[in-house]
Amino acid sequence: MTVINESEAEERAYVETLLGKLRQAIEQMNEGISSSYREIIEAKKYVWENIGQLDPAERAANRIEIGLSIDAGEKSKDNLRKLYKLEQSPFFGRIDFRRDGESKPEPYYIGIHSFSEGDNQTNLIYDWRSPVASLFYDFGIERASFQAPEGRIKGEITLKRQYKIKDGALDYMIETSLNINDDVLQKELSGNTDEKMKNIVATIQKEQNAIIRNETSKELIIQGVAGSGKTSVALHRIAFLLYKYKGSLSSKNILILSPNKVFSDYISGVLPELGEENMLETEFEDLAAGELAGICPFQTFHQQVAELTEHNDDGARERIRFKAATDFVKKMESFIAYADQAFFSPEDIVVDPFFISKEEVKIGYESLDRMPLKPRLDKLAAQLSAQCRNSDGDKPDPSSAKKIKTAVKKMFRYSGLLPLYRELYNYLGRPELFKYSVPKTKTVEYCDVFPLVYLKHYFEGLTPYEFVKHLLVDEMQDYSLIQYAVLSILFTCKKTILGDASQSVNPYSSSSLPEISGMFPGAETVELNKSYRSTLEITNFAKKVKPNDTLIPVERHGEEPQILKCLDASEQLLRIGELLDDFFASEHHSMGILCKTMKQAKDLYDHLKIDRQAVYLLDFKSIRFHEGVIITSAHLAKGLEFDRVLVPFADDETYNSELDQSLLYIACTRAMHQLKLTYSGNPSPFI
Ligand SMILES: Nc1ncnc2c1ncn2[C@@H]1O[C@H](COP(=O)(O)OP(=O)(O)OP(=O)(O)O)[C@@H](O)[C@H]1O
Repeated sequence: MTVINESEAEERAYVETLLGKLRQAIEQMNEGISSSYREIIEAKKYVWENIGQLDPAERAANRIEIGLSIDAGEKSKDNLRKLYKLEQSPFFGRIDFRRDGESKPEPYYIGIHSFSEGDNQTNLIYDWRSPVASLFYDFGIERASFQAPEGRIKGEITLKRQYKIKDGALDYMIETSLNINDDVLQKELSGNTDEKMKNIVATIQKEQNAIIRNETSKELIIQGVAGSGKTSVALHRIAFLLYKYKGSLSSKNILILSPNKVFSDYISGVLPELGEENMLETEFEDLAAGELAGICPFQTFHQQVAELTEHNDDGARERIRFKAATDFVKKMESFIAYADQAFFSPEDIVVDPFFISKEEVKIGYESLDRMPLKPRLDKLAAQLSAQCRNSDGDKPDPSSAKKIKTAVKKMFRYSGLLPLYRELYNYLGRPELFKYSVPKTKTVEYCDVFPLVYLKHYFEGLTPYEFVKHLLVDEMQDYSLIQYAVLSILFTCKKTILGDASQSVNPYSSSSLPEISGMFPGAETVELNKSYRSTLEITNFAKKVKPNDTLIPVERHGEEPQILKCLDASEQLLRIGELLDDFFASEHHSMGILCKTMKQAKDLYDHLKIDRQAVYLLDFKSIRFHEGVIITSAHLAKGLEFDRVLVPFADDETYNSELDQSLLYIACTRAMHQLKLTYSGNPSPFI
C-alpha cells in the first residue's frame, strides 16, 4: 500500500476515498444478495413445480443446494452489516511500522472490522484483532514487535494516530507518541451512557490488551477494581478468541455464567457490535437446577441475599459461613471417603442356587472406586452376576440377576442423596447446620445447593458440559469454593474468571482471589487497578465508603458527590422527587436510584409521585435493562452503570454492617458523572 496521508486534510480526503470504496462494496454485496435470493426462490419454485418428476436423490440434492445458498446469503448479510458499520466509522487508529530490514514504513489503518479491495485483496483496514493491530495497543513511537503466524516481527513504529470518525465524517484526529492518548480516552469516558454496554476497541489499554490476547492460560483469573473494565475486557477477549480460532470455536461453544438476566441483557450489545454472535448465558443456579431436578427445590441466591439484608439471622449467617469456609471442600472430601467405607456393608449373597461371598463383594466394590456410587453398585452387581455359576456351571437367569442387584444396592445404607447429605453434618458433629424442614417448606437453603451437587458427583455422577470450550465467570467473588469445585467437574474447558473482592453482595459466602486461585492450580492471575467509570470525585468518595488502596482512579473531574440530610421520611421523598425532575431536565441519559434492599426499592417506587412510564423498577424477575430512571437494589445494580446515581436512605439504621458497607460501595461505584445520597435521622457511619 502506498498511502502516505501526512496532513489532516489528506486524512480527511482518505476517509472520503475509503467511504467511496466501502459504498461500492456495499452496492455490490446488496446486488449479490438480491440475485442469490432470486435464485433460491427460482430453485424452490422449480422443486415445487417438478416434485413429481424428481427422484429422491435429485430432491435431496436440490434441498442441499438451496440450503447452501441460504447459508451463503446469511454470511453475505453478516458481511454487509460489517460494511455498514465501517461506513459509519471506517477506522479509529493508524500506525506506521517499519519492519527490520525494510527501508520504508508501511501504514496500517485499524478498524472494528477488516476491509480489503481488488483481486489480490489489498488490506485497506485491519481488524482490531489482527496480529499487526496489537502494535497499536501495546506501543508508542518506539521499537516494537508483534506475533504473526510466521513468527515474531520486529521493527519500529514511526507514526501513531487516533481518530474519531462519526457518521462517516472525521470528527478529530490526534497524533500521539503514547500507547493510547489520554485525551481520546477522556473524551470517550466523559460521554453519557448508552442504553447498553458499548465496545471499547478504540481505547483498549495495554494491560487490558494483554488480557484480551492471552492465549496461553487454561484459567485466567482477573481481579479488577470497580470500573476497571473487567466485563468489557472479558467480552473483547471472547471476540478475539472467536476471530483467532474461527474454524474451531463458535459462539455456541462459549458460555457465560452471569449474575442475572438484566446483566446479560446489559452486556448483550457488545459482541454483535464487534460483528460476533452472542454467546450462551446462564446463571450459576440454573446449573444446580438441572442437577437437583426431582431431588429437591431450593432457595435462590437472590432470596438468600434478601433474607440476609432484611433479617438479622445469626443462625443463617453461621450456616452460610460454615459451608463457604476454605476447608469445607476438604471436609466434604473426607466425609465422602468415610461414607464410601462406613456406609457400605458387604454381605454374603444367597440367591438360590447361587452364592457370592462377602469377600468377593468387597473386592469388586473396591476395584470400582473411580465410579460414582449408584452406577458403581449397578456395575458391581452386573460383574458379580456375570462371574458366578451354580453347580452345573450355569449363569444366573434374569430374575436371579435382579435379586443379586437388589441385594448389592441394599448394602449401601442410603438410597437417596438428601439423607446421605444430612449424614454429612452428623459426621462433622454439627447436625444443626442442615436446615431442611419437611414438610413445612420442602426447600433446601441456598448454602446447601452446591454441597448437594458436589455430593451428587460422588453419589450419582454429574454430566460435564462437553460442548462448552470456553467458560466465562463474572462476579467471581460471589461464588463459594464449593461452587468452584462443582464448576471444575462440570467444565473442563478453558476459563476466564473475573470479579472484584470488594464488591461482594454476600460477604458470608464470598471468595477471595487467593482462595479462587487455589481452586485452579496453574491458573494465571492478573489485576486491573485503574478505574475508568467514575470521576475522580466519585471514586474518592467510594474509597472513603470502603477503603481500597489498590484502586487508581483515572484523572477525570466532575462535581463533588453530595450527601443531603432530610428532616424526615416525607421530606426525603420530596427531595428524591426534585432530583428526578433535575435529571429529566438534564442531558444525562440514565439514572440509578439504588437502595439497599429490593423491599426498599419497591416501597420507594410505590410512594414516589412519578410518571410510571419514565421510571422502571428492576427486580429479580426483570429481564431487560432500561435507559432512563431505574429503581433497584445495590445487588441487582452490580455490573451496571448510570450517568447519575442516587442512594436514598443512607442512614445508620440502613447501612451499618460489613455487608451494608459492601452494598453501599457497589451502589456508589455505579455512578459515572454524578452521585448524591439522601438520608434522614443519622448518617451511615460509612459516609
Ligand atoms: N479502555 C477503555 N476505554 C474506554 N472505556 C473504558 C475502558 N475500559 C473500561 N472502560 C469503561 O469503564 C466502564 C466500566 O467498565 P466495566 O463495566 O467493564 O468494568 P468492570 O470492571 O466490569 O466494573 P464493575 O466491576 O464495577 O461492574 C465502562 O463504561 C467501560 O466502557
